[in-house]
Amino acid sequence: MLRVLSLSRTCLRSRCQSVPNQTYYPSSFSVLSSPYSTLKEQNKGAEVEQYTAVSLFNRDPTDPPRLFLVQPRLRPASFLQAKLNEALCLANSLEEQRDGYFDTDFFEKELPPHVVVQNPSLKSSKIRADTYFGPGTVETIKCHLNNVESKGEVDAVFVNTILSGVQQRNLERLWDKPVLDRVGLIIEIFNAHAHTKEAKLQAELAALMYKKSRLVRVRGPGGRYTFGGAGEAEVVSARGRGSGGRGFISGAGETELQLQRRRILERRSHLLAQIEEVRRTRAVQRAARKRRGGLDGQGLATVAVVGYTNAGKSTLISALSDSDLYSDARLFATLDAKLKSIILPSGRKVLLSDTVGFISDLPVQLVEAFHSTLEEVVEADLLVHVIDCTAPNLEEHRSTVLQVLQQIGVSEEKLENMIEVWNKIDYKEEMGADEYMDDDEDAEMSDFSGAEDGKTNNSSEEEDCKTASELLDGKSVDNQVDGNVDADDSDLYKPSPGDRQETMDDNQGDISDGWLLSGDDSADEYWNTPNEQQTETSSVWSVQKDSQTHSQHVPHVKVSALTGVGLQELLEIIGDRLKVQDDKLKSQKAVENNIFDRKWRPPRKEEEAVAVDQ
Ligand SMILES: Nc1nc2c(ncn2[C@@H]2O[C@H](COP(=O)(O)OP(=O)(O)OP(=O)(O)O)[C@@H](O)[C@H]2O)c(=O)[nH]1
Ligand SMILES: [Mg+2]
Repeated sequence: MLRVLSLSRTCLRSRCQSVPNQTYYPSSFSVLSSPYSTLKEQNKGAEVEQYTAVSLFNRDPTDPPRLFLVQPRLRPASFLQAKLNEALCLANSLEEQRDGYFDTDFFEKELPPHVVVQNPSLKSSKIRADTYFGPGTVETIKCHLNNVESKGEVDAVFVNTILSGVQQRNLERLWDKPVLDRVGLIIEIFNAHAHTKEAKLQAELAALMYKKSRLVRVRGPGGRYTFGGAGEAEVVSARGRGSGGRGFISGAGETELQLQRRRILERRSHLLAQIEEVRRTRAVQRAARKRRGGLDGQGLATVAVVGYTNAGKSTLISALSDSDLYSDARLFATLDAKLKSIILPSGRKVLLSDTVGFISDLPVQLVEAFHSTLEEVVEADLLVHVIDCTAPNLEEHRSTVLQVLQQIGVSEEKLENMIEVWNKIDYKEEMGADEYMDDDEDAEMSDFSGAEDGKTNNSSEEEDCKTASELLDGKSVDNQVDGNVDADDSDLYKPSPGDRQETMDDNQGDISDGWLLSGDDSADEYWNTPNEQQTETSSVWSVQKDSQTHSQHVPHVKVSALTGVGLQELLEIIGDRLKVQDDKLKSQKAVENNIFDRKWRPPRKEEEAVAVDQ
């Protein structure tokens, strides 16, 4: 049984409103600022360090890669639609600027070819440790892939879920294409969009840690152990284990896995040292800002604007501060913290801080890589949470942001005091909410949800492919042939109970220097474990269910960053909140002064007499 899930461009546009007038391209960026550049940059006469290539697959940085998107099915259909739109936006966001400009207008770009398939994580026992999807689904995807390939080249396959290293490797072998999972693609986008030194350092660190977690030793076609992205044969370097660099004399040598692991760890230490320097500079700058007084003698407060990626944070700050921050419909347009000053209606001067946006289903380690940028958020006096009210999965966006804020260490008090702003109300008024969801489609998907994996489909694989090829142009195909095809997967690594994957983090004197929240070993579990994903999916699903019934949260203010509606009200709320906070601080200080500054004095004569009488 084949079904077509239509994906309207209007629907996609609703998620990523583009307004060319608002787009600002800084003229100082050049191709040389690409993280893939091998040339040295000159900065104020001093030579700055070149950044090594961190692309996770071999791609041409000057040409946006063509990705084939595989979207695991989710329920209800409106949620699937929202996730599919996001995935398409992600796939189209992977592009580097040339001479400070993106070559293509985001909405002029063709939608990437995509296919919606059975999601094994919806059925607890169905996730395959070797290929994530069942053999039938893998074959069907291959079939669609071949079909698209015959029309024009596909550079890589993007599977919109979190895959383990083994799953990724096996799928790459079966599809004969590089495979990117959700985390991998987001890291690629970070690297493609990073311009400043800080952003580049953090993006490279994220890529490095991701690569480290992907270095999995698996059994190759000839029964030999292979490893690494290309699956090279195992080699031994001259450096002996624990030999202190004395080569063959005292050690058994270093396997390729250990060698790569050591190189990654060395590079990581180097990056961390540089990031630490950036953090220190930021801390000094923050302290200086705090000392500098505002117009009325109060400290210069910082208000951090946070939110899901593409919510309109940069556009809002630009509108409030009458400036031109870079904004774009591509996801993760902003990767650095930027400050803009504004004058509140009370006459008080405050700083607004723009920062990297958040996204759902991301491992905490990726957020951690951006810690130096996110410190601005943790240290801010007040938070403004911008929510794109046109997003059909608004509640998921909201809870994702809250989760990340908690993860990076924002205090409960600040979270309670946070101002919630619903942005893009102009769009909502213009289009109406039901444009985003197709009720018929929803019902159709619900009907389908009862289907058992591999039991519903009697059509042959060839038929599926033929029909799919007719439907694939700008549409996606949902198929359920899982289990019908006996794919030849005999050469795949099959984990057995006693056969543990050897990863880069296998404990061989690992160095944990606090980059990860809970040690390196847990990073792999977090990034790789299918069960983890399942829990995540179900929690997202329960959030989604909540949002289906009604939205429980009422915003403090509704605005349109584009038309300016609600901005004055927002400024007043910011002023009020800061004043309440200042008053609270003042009274706290007064109490403290009262306690600590009271000098000891000897009791008066009368008091002594009373005490003696008693
Ligand atoms: N219709 C409408 N579109 C908006 C509004 N605010 C922002 N946009 C559009 O939404 C898209 C994303 O805006 P940005 O300001 O880059 O969003 P962001 O939250 O900074 O995104 P990242 O930096 O990628 O996390 C742009 O195409 C904006 O033009 C609004 O109030 N109404
Ligand atoms: Mg931005």
